[in-house]
Amino acid sequence: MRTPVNVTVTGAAGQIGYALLFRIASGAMLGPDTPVRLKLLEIPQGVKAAEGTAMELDDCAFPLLAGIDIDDDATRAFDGTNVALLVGARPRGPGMERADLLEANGGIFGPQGTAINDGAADDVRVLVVGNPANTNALIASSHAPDVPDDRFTAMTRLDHNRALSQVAHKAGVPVSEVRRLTIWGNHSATQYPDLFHADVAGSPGGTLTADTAWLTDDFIPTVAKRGAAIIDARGASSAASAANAAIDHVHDWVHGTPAGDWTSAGLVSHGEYGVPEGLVCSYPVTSSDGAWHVVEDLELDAFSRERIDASVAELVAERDTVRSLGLV
Ligand SMILES: NC(=O)c1ccc[n+]([C@@H]2O[C@H](COP(=O)([O-])OP(=O)(O)OC[C@H]3O[C@@H](n4cnc5c(N)ncnc54)[C@H](O)[C@@H]3O)[C@@H](O)[C@H]2O)c1
Ligand SMILES: O=C(O)C[C@H](O)C(=O)O
Repeated sequence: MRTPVNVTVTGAAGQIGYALLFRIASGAMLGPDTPVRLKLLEIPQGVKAAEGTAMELDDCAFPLLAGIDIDDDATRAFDGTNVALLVGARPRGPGMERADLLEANGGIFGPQGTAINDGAADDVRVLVVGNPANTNALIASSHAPDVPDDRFTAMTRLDHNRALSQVAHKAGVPVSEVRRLTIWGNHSATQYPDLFHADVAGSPGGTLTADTAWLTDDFIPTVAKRGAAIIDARGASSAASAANAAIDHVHDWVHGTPAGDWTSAGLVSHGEYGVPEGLVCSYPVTSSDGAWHVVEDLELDAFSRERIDASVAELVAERDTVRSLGLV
């Protein structure tokens, strides 16, 4: 039996946690040959519910589940961790924008970044799911100076998957035939789902973009505002689809993306596509040898550039806000 991989999940007793933990333990994230030890972090009020979830995990008798630790202390929860899923945060309620959450959630991600810096394994990979995910990842990364910044990522895979489905519905093809979509920018309503470089069942995505009314009035806003639509419909933010996207993100980070395709992830910018360095921005990305790589040299027309710039401007504003609050 291989040495178990330590996977820390914060907010383990929450909605996403409940949809996520069983799939991690089943091998869906790291593969059928990789045992996992789950390290669950909750606030004190959430520990009892996390214990209940741990009882259920036990009751599944997952062959790959090597153990479960539950803690309300970040230092212990991130000690030796290889994969850290930072889910725990306050979810957005009806009528709230992510910007409202900056102050509420910013204070969580600094101390967690410090704990990762001080105690995580050398190969740690961090995925921030809790909103506002991009800026929370920026805060965590800025508190972890000893961890390479390419290990801190923010989740835009849910937006990517939403876009795949919308395009598949429009084109009447299976989602498996939609490739090379991109989510640019922030995981927020300003994000830009780009299908100009996509391949849709062998045809260029540009064929669909010719229907400009669909592109601007349907596709882009449907994807960008899907989180709010789910909240309106369910009365709670998306959970199973978010957990699924987190599984996809880490799976591809570890195992690689398929040849000829790419996905989307929020990475610390090193200036690619003119995005200011240090912002955590969603890009088209491939994964190989356990690392993300931004797909470079895509041509962007004025339509795309304007939308990317608007989302990046929001990231700049969020960064400036958390700077002014002393959170980075
Ligand atoms: N990036 C994305 O695509 C995406 C998608 C869906 C939801 N989200 C975000 O994910 C987050 C979690 O959503 P949810 O539906 O699971 O919320 P939830 O309220 O059901 O669960 C959050 C859990 O986090 C815990 N928590 C709070 N502060 C914590 C801390 N400091 N340490 C550890 N645990 C802590 C809470 O006790 C709670 O159990 C929210 O911020 C939500 O907006 C992001
Ligand atoms: O939109 C939200 O606040 C929840 C989440 O980020 C989502 O995209 O579903």
